[in-house]
Amino acid sequence: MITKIPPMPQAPKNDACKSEHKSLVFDASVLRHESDIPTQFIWPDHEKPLANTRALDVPLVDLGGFLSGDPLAAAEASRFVGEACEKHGFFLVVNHGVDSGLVSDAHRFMDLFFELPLCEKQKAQRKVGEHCGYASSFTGRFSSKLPWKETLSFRYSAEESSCNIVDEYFRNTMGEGFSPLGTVYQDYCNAMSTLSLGIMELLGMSLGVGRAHYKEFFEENNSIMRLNYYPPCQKPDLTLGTGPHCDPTSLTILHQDTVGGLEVFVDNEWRSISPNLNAFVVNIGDTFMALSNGRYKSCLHRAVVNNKTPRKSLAFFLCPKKDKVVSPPSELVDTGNPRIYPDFTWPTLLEFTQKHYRADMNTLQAFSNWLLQQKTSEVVS
Ligand SMILES: C=C1C[C@]23C[C@H]1CC[C@H]2[C@]1(C)CCC[C@@](C)(C(=O)O)[C@H]1[C@@H]3C(=O)O
Ligand SMILES: O=C(O)CCC(=O)C(=O)O
Ligand SMILES: [Fe+2]
Repeated sequence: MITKIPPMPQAPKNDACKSEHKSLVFDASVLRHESDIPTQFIWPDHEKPLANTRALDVPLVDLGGFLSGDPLAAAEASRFVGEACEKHGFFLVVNHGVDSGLVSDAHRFMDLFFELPLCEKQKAQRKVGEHCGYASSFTGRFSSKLPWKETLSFRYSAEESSCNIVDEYFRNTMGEGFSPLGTVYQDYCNAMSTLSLGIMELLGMSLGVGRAHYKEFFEENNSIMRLNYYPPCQKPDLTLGTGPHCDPTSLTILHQDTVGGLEVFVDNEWRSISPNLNAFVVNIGDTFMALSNGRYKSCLHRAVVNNKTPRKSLAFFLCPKKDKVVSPPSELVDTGNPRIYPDFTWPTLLEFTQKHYRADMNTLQAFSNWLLQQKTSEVVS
């Protein structure tokens, strides 16, 4: 694997940086019936899913009043968001203004895409070191603890000059016949970007830095949309759909179907997030943790699978424009609260997760250490 960044002074703690692995092809239509699970998909005992995980009572933040311009409702919503982010970094939003028909179309087209024959899906095959495209369990990328899932990830840009980027992705990658999917996911991502900017206003208010600060920072976001498809697994107690991690991105807006499987790690215990089709699950990512100087925590979470039915989730990962420097506002840095993370840009962290380090619960610390070592080795060389 060719890396543009000089080799890391020390080998990363996980298997992401090894050259891409030549290994089995994960065909969900076959493996979903397999009771003899390949060892690459079996997780260590301390990470295996647990039976009857308790549901977490997650605050439901009603955005209706805020979105209609009611200042009192805005203040109340920002308080709820702030409390959730101080506690575990997860909250649910309802009356969010996203059309329910658009959400159900987005789910319906996920079924259409992931039920295609593997050779069709592979027209969008993710390339080595790239974050976009179709990937199945990341065979070829990791050598162990493979996730029991297929994903399709693509770029979204809120910049005026890229207003058809999603539309064009589907047509150029899958052919003109897929333009209905391009239209739906373009509209879906536009709605996610608008919702994200509203949530950024609430986060700015709750941190006392003003409703405009983070909203303006993400105005022209260059984000990632990911479709997660979790086939049934005959041994769901041995595997994980998505392993334990914090999202390296800034904010995640996730819509899960009615199957259930999202779990968050709160008060030293895995807790399930019950499905709610009228709600989006929102969580802080590593990049926003850095933007808040550690005031709000990026939350550890994972996804479990089941032996009966496929599970789907739509994950919109808000990311700043490539030249934006990730640095907390001065209001959040003082003698009592010194800087925790170095300045960085999102493309550098993204490349770190795609070429050097498999995102887990320590990504931002590993990245910070690596950045500081890079700077040291540049000074020395
Ligand atoms: C920037 C990203 C990397 C991942 C997709 C987005 C945000 C979440 C990251 C991920 C889901 C965290 C768990 C590990 C991972 C490899 C996965 O299971 O998909 C991560 C994604 C990725 O690197 O492709
Ligand atoms: O599918 C889910 O519920 C969670 C997926 C997730 O955490 C991710 O894609 O980052
Ligand atoms: Fe995640």
